[in-house]
Amino acid sequence: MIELRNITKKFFQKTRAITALSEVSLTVPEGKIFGVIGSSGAGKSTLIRCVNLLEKPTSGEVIVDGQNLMDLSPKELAKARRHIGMIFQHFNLLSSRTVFENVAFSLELDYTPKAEIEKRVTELLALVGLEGKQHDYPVSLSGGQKQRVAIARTLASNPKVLLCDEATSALDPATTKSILALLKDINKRLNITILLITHEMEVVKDICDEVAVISEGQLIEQGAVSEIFSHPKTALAKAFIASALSLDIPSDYQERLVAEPMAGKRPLLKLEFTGQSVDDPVLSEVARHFQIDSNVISARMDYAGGVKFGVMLIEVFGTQENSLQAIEFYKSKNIKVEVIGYV
Ligand SMILES: Nc1ncnc2c1ncn2[C@@H]1O[C@H](COP(=O)(O)OP(=O)(O)OP(=O)(O)O)[C@@H](O)[C@H]1O
Repeated sequence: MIELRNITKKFFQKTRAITALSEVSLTVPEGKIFGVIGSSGAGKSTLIRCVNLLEKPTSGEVIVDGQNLMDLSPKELAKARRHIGMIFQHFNLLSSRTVFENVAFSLELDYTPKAEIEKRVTELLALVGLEGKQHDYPVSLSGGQKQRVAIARTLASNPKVLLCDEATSALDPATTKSILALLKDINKRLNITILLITHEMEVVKDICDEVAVISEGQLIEQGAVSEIFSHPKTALAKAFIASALSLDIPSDYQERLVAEPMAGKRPLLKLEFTGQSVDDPVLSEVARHFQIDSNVISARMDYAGGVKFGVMLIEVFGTQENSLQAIEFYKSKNIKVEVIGYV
């Protein structure tokens, strides 16, 4: 549905040229959710803006739904852009228009009959969970509600593709989850292909099928989310994954933590489950085989691309010998084990 071929984008300032994108190629199959993740300044915004030619690439080809956008006349491009929706970090709603009027905007420009606008906007507001809000102005809405309006507005023109430019970056974690769930629902229900950019691996983990990692204007790694999570190749991909799976040691454990074994203290283990880890009930197996009891201090287990990932902090009760055997057992199940210290 989206194909970028060897996209290079240079910005020319007085005395110098900045290469924001360098020979970027990617393919987003129809109906998939593709994430591009990168740090600040990596080129994410430039990349997503090249897909609808808000930014014209210096060289390369942009093909959306079989059309090479670079070859189109301004009129043809305007028509093609109707089928490429976009939502933004700061929502970009019209503050002087109500929720209804914001969503109706593109339909009005199209001279859609009033009764049809009424029906369509009502349907769209129901789809994004904003029934009853049609007469409100953006100023009275929460961030999550504003993004829902923006999503309804872009769906009004029946896009085949939705571009999401850091769409959840301004939202709190719970609202982020609900907007991501809405995007996934739209993707499945309406078969809309989604390309999103983000600096958070959580977003990729939650809804993407495929991911590309961008650094200094280049795609340094790309593949299925399950593949990248289980076999990350570059240090940057590993760092993004670690950030999505990070776990803090609770402060009272932190205070009691010592580096070396000591009488009366028990090992504190961090278990990291990756895509390669065996999906067995390992804690109870360890308890049975090695007479080890485990106290789960905190855990963060999740699925990405259909594979279980996560991290768990456990306090281990047992003899030193049995504890070492348990560690070897975890490793044999492809679970990464780190002895954080002793508590
Ligand atoms: N209009 C412009 N003129 C000059 N340089 C630009 C322009 N737009 C972007 N750049 C430069 O291109 C590079 C990539 O910027 P871009 O905004 O695409 O990165 P980003 O990954 O989206 O970063 P952020 O997450 O901070 O928005 C940066 O070095 C930026 O300074």
